[in-house]
Amino acid sequence: MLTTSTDVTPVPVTIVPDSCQDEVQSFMHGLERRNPGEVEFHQAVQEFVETVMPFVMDHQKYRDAQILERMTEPDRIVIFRVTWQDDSGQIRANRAWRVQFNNSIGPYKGGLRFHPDVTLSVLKFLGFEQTFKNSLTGLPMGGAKGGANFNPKGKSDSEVMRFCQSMMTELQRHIGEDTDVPAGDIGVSGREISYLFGQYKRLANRYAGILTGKGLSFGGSQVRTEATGYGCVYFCENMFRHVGDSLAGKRCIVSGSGNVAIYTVEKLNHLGAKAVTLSDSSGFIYDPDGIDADKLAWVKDLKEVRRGRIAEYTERFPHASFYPDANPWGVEADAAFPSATQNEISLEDAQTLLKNGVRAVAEGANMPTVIEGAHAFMKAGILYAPSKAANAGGVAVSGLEQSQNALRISWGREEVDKRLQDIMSDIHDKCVHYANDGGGPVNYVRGANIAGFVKVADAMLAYGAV
Ligand SMILES: NC(=O)C1=CN([C@@H]2O[C@H](COP(=O)(O)OP(=O)(O)OC[C@H]3O[C@@H](n4cnc5c(N)ncnc54)[C@H](OP(=O)(O)O)[C@@H]3O)[C@@H](O)[C@H]2O)C=CC1
Ligand SMILES: O=C(O)CCC(=O)C(=O)O
Repeated sequence: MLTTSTDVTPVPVTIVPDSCQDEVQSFMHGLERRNPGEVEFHQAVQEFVETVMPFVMDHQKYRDAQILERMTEPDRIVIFRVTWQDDSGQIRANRAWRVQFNNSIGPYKGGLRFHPDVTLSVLKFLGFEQTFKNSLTGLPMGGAKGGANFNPKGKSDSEVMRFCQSMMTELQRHIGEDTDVPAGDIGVSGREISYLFGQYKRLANRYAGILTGKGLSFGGSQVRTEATGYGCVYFCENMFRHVGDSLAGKRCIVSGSGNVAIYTVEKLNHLGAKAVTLSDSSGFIYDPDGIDADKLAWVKDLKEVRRGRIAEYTERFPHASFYPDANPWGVEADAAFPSATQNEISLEDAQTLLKNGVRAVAEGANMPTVIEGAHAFMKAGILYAPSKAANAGGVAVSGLEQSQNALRISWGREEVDKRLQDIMSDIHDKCVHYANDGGGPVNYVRGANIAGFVKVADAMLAYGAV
């Protein structure tokens, strides 16, 4: 069941054509010099520039406008201290950021992450990717990301509330329904959004859609909780359909056990696939019988209510196994859904997945695959959906939440789910449109990057030198 082979023969697929190698290299040298030590940001830009540079080279208008140099510089970054008091009365201080990356096609939009590993580099990579992801949705949303190096794990509800209230006391100056609309991400779910929204309302004396992912009783949208996971599975189903197949009957491995992972498994079950793994930062569980709806209901309670560890799954379902300090990529599967965090698939993991015959990888997490791993997937010609396309369903439904707030109406569950399906299928088609330079398997990385780029670039060109 578990294998770790690395013996994979790549097929000859060009990632960067010879004619653009020098431009990519010199662009990356400049970016690394201007942003020293920001390795995650470098990685996100490199993955983008490798596929977009040939397109830019072919279009003089983008070259003349220095478009890539401008797009890789955030509009602004706000850095601030968040001081709060823990339950023992001790004063604690954290650092928080909001990276407002690009608002060419709409107000800034993107999540907030609370995790001890949050750095400026991580938030810049996320804000950069968000700009093109939001463009792909077809909705009027610019790109941003924010967060704090605060660890919500092990904190009481009161501590999390005090942290959120203190964070919003500063953040409220920088956001607004036509300016910047944050949402959740790792460590920020319904509980945190509620505390943040309550504090905004109190400070500003306004009831406005300045956050998405709100509770259904105070302006939230149906299906926002499920949207990223559902959207990722819809995108994967679109890729299978494009080659005359479907997810039905496929064996799937999923990492993470948070918001994205849980609703990925739920939608896989709806479509007749079988998810056999989940994980957290302590290790992964393997359930050969599949994580069906009843087991998933237990996982939701474990993670969303009791805030427990995934290892507890094997106490409740003893036929499953727990593998400590390991990830699920050695489990044989037809499709993989990385849904935890960045760089969770190493080159060796990618090679193991390929060796085991994986046919599709759909990235629920942001940038979960190291760049060499992404190259291996592209060269193997599998159905490989990069995060900015595959996980765009979350922000898409956030965009729909903004529309409902602006109109002061709320759509029913079926209506929102139908719109989500249409948006994911539209993103799929845009990727296919821009993907290929002459036959072969669809290169979804190239397709997503160029399709996301064109809309933002054309808006920037229209504004002139701003
Ligand atoms: N929520 C959303 O709508 C969207 C989320 N995403 C992306 O999806 C991914 C997951 O987000 P989400 O589900 O919301 O977050 P959650 O906080 O709900 O869950 C995160 C999960 O990933 C695990 N995890 C986090 N960091 C690590 C790590 N360093 N190593 C191993 N496991 C880790 C967590 O385990 P543990 O509890 O042990 O830390 C947890 O199981 C992120 O990359 C996020 O940016 C993308 C688009 C939208
Ligand atoms: O819903 C949103 O605004 C943001 C979602 C997000 O953070 C992401 O797409 O990575």
